[in-house]
This record gives sequence, structure tokens and C-alpha cells, in this order.
Amino acid sequence: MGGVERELTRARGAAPGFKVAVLGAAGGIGQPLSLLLKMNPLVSTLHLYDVFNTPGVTADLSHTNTSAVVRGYLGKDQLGPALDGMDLVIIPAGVPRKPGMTRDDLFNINAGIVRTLIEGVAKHCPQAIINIISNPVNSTVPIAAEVLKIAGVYDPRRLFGVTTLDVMRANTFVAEVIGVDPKEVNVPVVGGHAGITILPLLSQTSPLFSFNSKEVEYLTNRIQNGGTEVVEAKAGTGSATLSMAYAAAKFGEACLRALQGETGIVECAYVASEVTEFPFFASKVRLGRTGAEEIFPLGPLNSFERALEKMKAELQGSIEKGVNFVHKPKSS
Ligand SMILES: NC(=O)C1=CN([C@@H]2O[C@H](COP(=O)(O)OP(=O)(O)OC[C@H]3O[C@@H](n4cnc5c(N)ncnc54)[C@H](O)[C@@H]3O)[C@@H](O)[C@H]2O)C=CC1
Ligand SMILES: O=C([O-])CC(=O)C(=O)O
Repeated sequence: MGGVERELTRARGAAPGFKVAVLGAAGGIGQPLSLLLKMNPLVSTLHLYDVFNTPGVTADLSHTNTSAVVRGYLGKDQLGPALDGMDLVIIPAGVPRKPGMTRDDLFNINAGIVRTLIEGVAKHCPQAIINIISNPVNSTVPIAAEVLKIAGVYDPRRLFGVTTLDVMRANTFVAEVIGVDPKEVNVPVVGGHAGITILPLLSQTSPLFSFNSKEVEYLTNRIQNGGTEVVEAKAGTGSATLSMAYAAAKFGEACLRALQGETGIVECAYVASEVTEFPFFASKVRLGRTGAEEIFPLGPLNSFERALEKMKAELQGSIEKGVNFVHKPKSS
């Protein structure tokens, strides 16, 4: 960067707003997510970190005439500067699924990536709100929690697994069935973010609607398998990127609005929780200046939804796998 550019960047860096880092910014989710964040007036500084192609993505994005200052960081030596002073860190780094794979099949690669990135967060911006997108979310969030605990900076209110795409899918598919604008629909989706751990509470859909058993079965299946629907349609080239970027931008914005002091913001997310027997569970969360300020109980469930038992082994197993990963000796 030349002297004049540096001066300009420095001057613009003083604009009010939040500092946001995207880790995995050059990827399928990272690029459109970074574009949406660059368009967000709440963001004053946007740091793009990846192990690949961030100079190109940064140069490209920096030509959009919105006020956020965008800076690129490439490779692990630049992780520290990418994270210094960030208010919000969004993590879509890691490999996506191919047809025939489960999210858990990504564990062997993505667990280590998330551990390293969270070690960076613990060191360089321990106060930041963290939004984890990298799969398997049911395990990567417990991994992050353990890493933050070891570093002595764990605040469970600040750590979120992003499940907004499950809610967006639920709202979209329910709106199709009842014939309304998806913007008017809100379906809480609880549990986790994989297969049967994704539990849409169709009995609590707003506006209230009474589905017959065929509709419940169809909607539950479609919401639980929404990710696989995209993986199969993309036929080996990846998983949901555009819808996920939109979902992550929405959830990130909700976190920033809450940090700014807006009240009454409620979103579903996968968080440390005492709402069920599971130490991590996705449910409705009230966001505030300190992160997840209130986790709502599940509310009245019908007999279909009460089948939490069905997800028990899978969710508990994924959580334990994440915790154990951090406590076993590093292989490299
Ligand atoms: N939570 C959710 O609802 C969803 C989660 N995902 C998950 O998001 C993740 C990313 O998906 P895509 O963007 O489609 O994948 P992608 O492969 O297109 O992009 C991933 C990016 O991460 C980068 N990366 C790899 N190792 C890294 C490291 N150590 N540090 C920083 N960056 C690193 C890669 O260079 C790449 O640019 C996958 O694990 C996928 O399963 C995808 C959709 C929805
Ligand atoms: O299905 C995948 O692998 C990606 C994902 O989590 C989703 O789209 O919900």
C-alpha cells in the first residue's frame, strides 16, 4: 500500500462502527458474506483473513463505495493482525461436504482449523463475539469453548454456532406450504445443526398455523435435509454458500445491533445452555451488549417435537467428540 493510500485508509478507519473479521473470507461463503458485511453501515472496519486469495478478494471488495474500510490478511503469520481489536469474528473457514458425506465427516479437517483460529481469537481479541459457521457446528462450538477455557477467556455468552440458515429454510418452506410471504413467517428451530438434531418447532410457528401430520413430516424432513438438498444439487462442487452468506450476514448484524444497545433482539443459535440436558443446544436467545443475555426455554412441545430422545445420542456424541479433541495431544 502506498503512502497516500495508507493515509486515506487511516483517516477512514476512524469512522464510527464495529470492527468485524471474517476467517475463511476467500471461500464460497466468505466472499458473499464479506460483500454483505461491506454493505452494512454498522461495519466500519472489515478484516478478511484466509490462507488463500485474500489480496485479490480485498482489492476487489475495496472498490465498492461503502464506508467500511476493508483489509486483507493472508496466511497464519497474519492471523494476529487480522484479529487485533475485533468486535465480531465470523468463521466460515474449512472444507464443505460432497454428496454422500455427513457434516461429521468434515471433523478431521475442520476441527483443527477451528482450534487454531480460536487460539488466535483468545490471544488477540478475547472480548469479541464469535460466530462459528464451520461444520460440524455441533462439535466445532464445543471445540471453541474448550480452547477459550484453556486460554482463560471463555465467556459462554459470546460464543455462537450459527444456525440461522435452518431458521431461514424453515421460514421459506413453511411460507410455501401456507402460501404467505416468507418474511412474515418465523419458525423456531432448536437442537443442533445436523440431520435429526435440527428440530423445527412447527407448533410454535408465527403466525400460528395448524399443520396436518403429512405437512409436519414433509416440512421436518425438508428442513432437516436442506443442507443435503444443496450438496446434492451442487454435485461435488460444495454446499450452501449464498443462502449461508445471507444467513450469517443477518445473524452478524443482529449481534452488532445488540452490541450497539438495541434491545429485544431474539434469534435462534447454538449456545452453551442449561435449557436441556445437553451442554450446548440451539434455541431462542435474547442478544444484548454482552452477547447471549437470556436463553429461552423450549416452550410447550407437541408429541412429535418432544422426541428430543431421538437426537440424544448424536448430539451428545458430537459435543463430546469436540471436547475430547481439544484435550488429546496435538498430532502435529
Ligand atoms: N453453519 C451452517 O449453517 C453452514 C456451514 N457451512 C460450513 O462452512 C464451511 C465453509 O464452507 P464454504 O465456504 O462453502 O467452503 P470453501 O471451501 O468454499 O471455503 C472455505 C475457505 O476456508 C479457507 N480455509 C481453509 N483452511 C483455513 C485456515 N486454516 N484458516 C483460514 N481459512 C481457511 C479456504 O482457503 C477457503 O477459502 C464448511 O465447513 C461448511 O460445511 C456451510 C453452509 C452452512
Ligand atoms: O449441509 C452442509 O454441509 C452445509 C450446511 O451445514 C447447510 O447447508 O446447512
